[in-house]
Amino acid sequence: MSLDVCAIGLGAIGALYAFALERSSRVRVTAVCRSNYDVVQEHGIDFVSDRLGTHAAWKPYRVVRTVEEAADRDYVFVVCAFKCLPDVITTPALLTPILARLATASQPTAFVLLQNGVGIEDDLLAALAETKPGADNVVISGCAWVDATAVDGGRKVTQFGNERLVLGYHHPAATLKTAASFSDARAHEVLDGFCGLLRAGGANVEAAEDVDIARWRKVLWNASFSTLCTLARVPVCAVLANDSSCAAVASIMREVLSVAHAALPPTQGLKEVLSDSVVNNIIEHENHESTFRPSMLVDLDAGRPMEVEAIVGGVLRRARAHGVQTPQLDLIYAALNVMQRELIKRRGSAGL
Ligand SMILES: CC(C)(CO)C(=O)C(=O)O
Repeated sequence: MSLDVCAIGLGAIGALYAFALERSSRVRVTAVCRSNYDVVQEHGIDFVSDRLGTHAAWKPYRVVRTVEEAADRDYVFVVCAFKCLPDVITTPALLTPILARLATASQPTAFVLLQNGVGIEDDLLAALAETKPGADNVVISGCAWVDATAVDGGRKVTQFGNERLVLGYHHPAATLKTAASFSDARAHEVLDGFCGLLRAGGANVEAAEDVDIARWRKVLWNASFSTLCTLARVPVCAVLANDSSCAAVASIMREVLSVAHAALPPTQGLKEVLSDSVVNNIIEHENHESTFRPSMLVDLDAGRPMEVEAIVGGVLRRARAHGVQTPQLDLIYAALNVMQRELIKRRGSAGL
């Protein structure tokens, strides 16, 4: 029997991994397509992917417009591939109809957050603790290292070069009602199950021992490259082509590193993954010819709200909590926030 998986958000990342899940032949995907329902329902999605190959007009098992419509059944996994925009709608608010089912569900549901930023799991873990304390509803999150873009009005997803998805599970904070009954063994099992499905579908998946370290490693990139590319409205190669912007990227990354070291437990993993040399390594290994436009810039170009809160706001909240000064990130946040307010205002009732 096929496992029911709900994928919310069929942009480039959501489509790529929902497609991989169905290719495992063990899953049927209900896709919630809030802004691209017509395209997906009528045409399907074409893929031109270095990892998953070329495929025409893929349609998931079921396409719906809203989370309400999707919430007519229980799911083993709910993949949240929508943008993390707590300044527009929080994840628990968006998931309300699905969360409402959990109290009476016959099996636990695992939530998989495929989104940028740090601390994006906090509000969902808190909501789950109130929804059904003691239940095994695991929260997994993933860092997608993949140059994937939706083009032709969402009809086609292109993915070039490497594709790597680092996944791990989150512990509920000690103050939450779910903390006492949390089982690492069960969370591991759920994580392995999800990784296995994606691998069977051809994706390149890695299970992280400590997903928080993986998330901070990724936010180093997003808080520096994504933000500067967005503010300057240029692709990655343009930021790397200029000494002053290269120096700014490095200096912003160092600021993020100082927050990470204040916020995370001082484990060996932290010292290795987020060492002093990571900044130079990232800049040296970046493709200096890359015409890639980070998703934050793609959102700005399309007039959509950006993941400013998840990426920069997430780092700043941890910085404030641990008394770390972040003058560069404060400035970046202020500038992006002005743009974000305009985007949200203009978007208005046009829907997100
Ligand atoms: C790292 C990257 C570029 C995609 O892998 C990204 O996170 C983004 O564009 O937002």
